[in-house]
Amino acid sequence: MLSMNTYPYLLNGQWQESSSNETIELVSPYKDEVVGRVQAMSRDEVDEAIHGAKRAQQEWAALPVNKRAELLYAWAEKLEERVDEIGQIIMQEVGKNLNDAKKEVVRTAEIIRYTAEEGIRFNGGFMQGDSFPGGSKNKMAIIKKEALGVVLAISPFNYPVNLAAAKIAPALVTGNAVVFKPATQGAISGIKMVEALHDAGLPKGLLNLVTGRGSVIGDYLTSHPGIDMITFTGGTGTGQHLSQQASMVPVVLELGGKDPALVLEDADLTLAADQIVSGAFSYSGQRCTAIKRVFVLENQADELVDMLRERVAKLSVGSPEENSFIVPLVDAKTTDYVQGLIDDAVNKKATVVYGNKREGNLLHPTLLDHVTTDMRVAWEEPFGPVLPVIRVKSLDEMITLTNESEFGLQASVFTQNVNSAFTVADKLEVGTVQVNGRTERGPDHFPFIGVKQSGLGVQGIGRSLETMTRDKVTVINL
Ligand SMILES: NC(=O)C1=CN([C@@H]2O[C@H](COP(=O)(O)OP(=O)(O)OC[C@H]3O[C@@H](n4cnc5c(N)ncnc54)[C@H](OP(=O)(O)O)[C@@H]3O)[C@@H](O)[C@H]2O)C=CC1
Ligand SMILES: O=C(O)[C@H](O)COP(=O)(O)O
Repeated sequence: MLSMNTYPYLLNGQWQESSSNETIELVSPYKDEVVGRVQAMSRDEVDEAIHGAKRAQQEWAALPVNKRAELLYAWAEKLEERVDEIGQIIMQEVGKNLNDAKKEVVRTAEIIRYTAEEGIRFNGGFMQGDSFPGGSKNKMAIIKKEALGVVLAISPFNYPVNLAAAKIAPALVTGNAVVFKPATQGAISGIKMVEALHDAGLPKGLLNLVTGRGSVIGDYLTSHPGIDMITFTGGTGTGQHLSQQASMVPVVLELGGKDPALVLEDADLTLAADQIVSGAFSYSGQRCTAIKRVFVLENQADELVDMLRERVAKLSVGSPEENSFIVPLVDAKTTDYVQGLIDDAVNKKATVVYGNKREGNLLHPTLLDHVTTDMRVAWEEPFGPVLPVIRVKSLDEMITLTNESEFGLQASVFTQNVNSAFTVADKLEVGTVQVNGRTERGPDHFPFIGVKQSGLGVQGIGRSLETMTRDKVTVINL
């Protein structure tokens, strides 16, 4: 660490200051304090980060996979040793409550270890020619899995350690090198995570860390000819733009969502209310997988809304240092945006059942009833603690409204009838349907996928290993 909480970037094994002499100041979301500064890297430095990674990659890929896995095991151990320290940094930098911030670090170590284990067992295949008409047993294909080269990993602010490592670990174990660009608000947490990897014995250049505003260096990175694959998590607008910049390289995008909860007539309402409130309001709704709207039949709506209000009223509101459930949002711009969605709904005659109170970046949990489809909050992603309830006439209407969204990340279906669960799940245009549970990414070895404007490609430990490799086929003609 440099003086005055100014953090360096990592280039070819050395922690360095940028020759741009420019730094970016990061302000805490919940107190009027500078958390630290990160380097605004120049284009020349970005070039060197990519070239250095390219140089390191071949030697790394040539190592036995069990040796590559050793680095991941050591990294997981180093992270676990620093749970308290990194947890504190995540809390200060992105305002996640301390317990959840520490859990994020522990979960990250678990992901890294599981990825190492899967990586060791990850293999190609073998095919024999005679399965195809006219083919011969004497023609055989050996299919090996090869690394793609240099993977560009770009992560968002809300899981600054976990979502970054979920990209870096599969890339490394499969023999790729990585250029890692953390979200600027979240970069210090990312730097600390990379420090742990460096301490674990990261070979020089195998992962280079790039800091700087995405709006300044993002396009340069994503269109750089030295990048062989891009794995990105962030907003839909950024992801759409990125996919136009990148050319002829595989791109995996995990983007925004508008996950609905569909409460069917035979739902266990207590279970539904518990899961909906936890799903909608954890980390103040700053999760791509948060439940962002509820569909309920008119004849059950009063009962469900009462149950939701009772639970929302019990959520603790305040500082992440006190482990509050509802914490200040990441910045004023986001808070203004979420407040704008609430104001629009209220102006169009939605009922405020609870909340709609703001203190700086702290928005109290807000439950809106009688939300209608002409209101922005019925369709737009808030990334904040607001939950709209939309009263509908039929199950078909729930399905139609789900599918009319531009997003397709996840959906929750609450029902006690297994046949209804499967029938409805099959009709929903989303990556994952959770039956009788809140929408969420984990467990982290499950495939994680967004369709429509929610993403492209699949993550999840096993799937990421597939995505970050290509088949190399050697055919033997006996
Ligand atoms: N589906 C999923 O798995 C998840 C989706 N999200 C989505 O992410 C959003 C919130 O995260 P947030 O961090 O605000 O998202 P952003 O899209 O603002 O930023 C994500 C990352 O992209 C970078 N970036 C910005 N501009 C460019 C560019 N032109 N080229 C390349 N990279 C760029 C950012 O850098 P910088 O910070 O420097 O601007 C950051 O590292 C929400 O919409 C949420 O739904 C979040 C988590 C999970
Ligand atoms: O960034 C996000 O929002 C995460 O991918 C959600 O993860 P979670 O569902 O495990 O909170």
